[in-house]
Amino acid sequence: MLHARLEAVYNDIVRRNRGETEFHQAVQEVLESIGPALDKHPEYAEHKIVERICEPERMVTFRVPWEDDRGEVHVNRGFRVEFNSALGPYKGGLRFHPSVYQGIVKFLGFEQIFKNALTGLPIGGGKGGADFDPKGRSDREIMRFCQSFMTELHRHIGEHTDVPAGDIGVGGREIGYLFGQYKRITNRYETGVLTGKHLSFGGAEVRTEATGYGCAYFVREMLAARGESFEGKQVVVSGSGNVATYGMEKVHQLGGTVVACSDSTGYVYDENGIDVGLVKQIKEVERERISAYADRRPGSKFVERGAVWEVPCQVAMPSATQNELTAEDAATLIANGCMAVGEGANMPATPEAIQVFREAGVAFGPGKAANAGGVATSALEMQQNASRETWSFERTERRLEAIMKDLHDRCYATAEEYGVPGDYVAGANIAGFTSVADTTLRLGLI
Ligand SMILES: NC(=O)C1=CN([C@@H]2O[C@H](COP(=O)(O)OP(=O)(O)OC[C@H]3O[C@@H](n4cnc5c(N)ncnc54)[C@H](OP(=O)(O)O)[C@@H]3O)[C@@H](O)[C@H]2O)C=CC1
Ligand SMILES: O=C(O)CCC(=O)C(=O)O
Repeated sequence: MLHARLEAVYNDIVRRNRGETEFHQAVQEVLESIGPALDKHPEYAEHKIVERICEPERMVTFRVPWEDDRGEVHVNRGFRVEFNSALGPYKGGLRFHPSVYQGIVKFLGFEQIFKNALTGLPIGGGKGGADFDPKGRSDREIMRFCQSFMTELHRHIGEHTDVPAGDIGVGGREIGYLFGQYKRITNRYETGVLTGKHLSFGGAEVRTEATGYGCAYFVREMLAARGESFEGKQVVVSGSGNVATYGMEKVHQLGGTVVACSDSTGYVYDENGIDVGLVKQIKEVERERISAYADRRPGSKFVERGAVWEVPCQVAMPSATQNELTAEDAATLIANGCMAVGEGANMPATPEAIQVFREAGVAFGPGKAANAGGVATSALEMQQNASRETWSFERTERRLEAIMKDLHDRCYATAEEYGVPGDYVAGANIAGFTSVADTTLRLGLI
């Protein structure tokens, strides 16, 4: 239910951003939570803070022409949404996936504003990408695409302006090619312009692991708030990319057992616990389908096109993509004994699924809180680049762990303060929103 004042604001956003359904969904989720904050702070309405936060500061859309290995020319569309810089330079990843369009980039950029605010670090919100499908493309084709993409993007980014990183389809390899082209055309060895870099050119320890590790830490805190732990729990993770892989690794270190993970073709079930080393070999090194896991691991099986949520578990960590977990999936998880869900991905549970979890009293950590460890560690990478320091793996991981605990406690305390104890969605939305709103007020009419 939307606060009366916010209903008009939301309807206007839908009217002015036609067809951008994912963006509408992300806005609605935040607006549904922040009514009590508007009641408490009439100055937000007076200064039209919600209207200002929901309108991107700037958006660029651009042509990305590139040539494949046979010499055929292709044209893709690139995007960067610079959504909000109240708290710091725009910060957020780049997604290369055929589904990318303005509505997806805007939903991701919008989420990023509040997520970044929750980290307590000085970063604003942005996001970008292209409707390019990297699947099946050679290394040379990926390089040419990244070079063409950066040939336009470089005009808009900089360590004090806008700092992209990876997301779906953009990992260490792509960040390397993007940084190489940035350096070449600007003649600046400006390491702080991108994060997720290799250690050899300004990268930070733990950034690769950070989103998945952070999500596992967040779930550990939610479980601890209920007197529970990962010890002896069966866990199901969707996806088998960056977030899923390192989420699984940390769950195992914390005493849980991940019994299933997936990719866009189906899921693998392994009752002995997913062998994360094998997943890394198949997905990171060989860039193969997850079905290869079942071919190589005795006792496991591959379920083609199956939904990983049908596997019984006590903890679920959706870590693939938006709207991948429906109300029906939520009901199945609950019937099988699921007590906690941590969103490794951005907006993976539909609004209806979240409602089912809420009604059943499942501990539900929304993506903007549970997966904030990645961008938080990116901010630590920026800090190291600025001071020309390199921190050890242990030191960086300790910082990440402390950030995730603080973030959990802040969402928890905010939910209590606003009369909705245990509601991490409300806690995250209100805490993130009020940080940005208060700073916006201090900065005047911007
Ligand atoms: N990387 C990061 O630091 C952060 C990422 N996130 C979010 O986490 C999620 C995963 O990102 P990341 O791990 O980096 O991406 P990757 O590209 O490394 O992995 C994505 C995984 O999700 C699967 N997937 C992607 N799209 C779909 C789809 N439409 N249907 C089913 N499966 C799909 C992929 O399967 P397949 O290989 O078959 O395509 C793959 O297993 C995204 O929502 C991203 O926005 C959030 C915070 C930070
Ligand atoms: O590290 C970053 O800047 C990007 C992280 C990201 O894209 C996300 O949090 O969704």
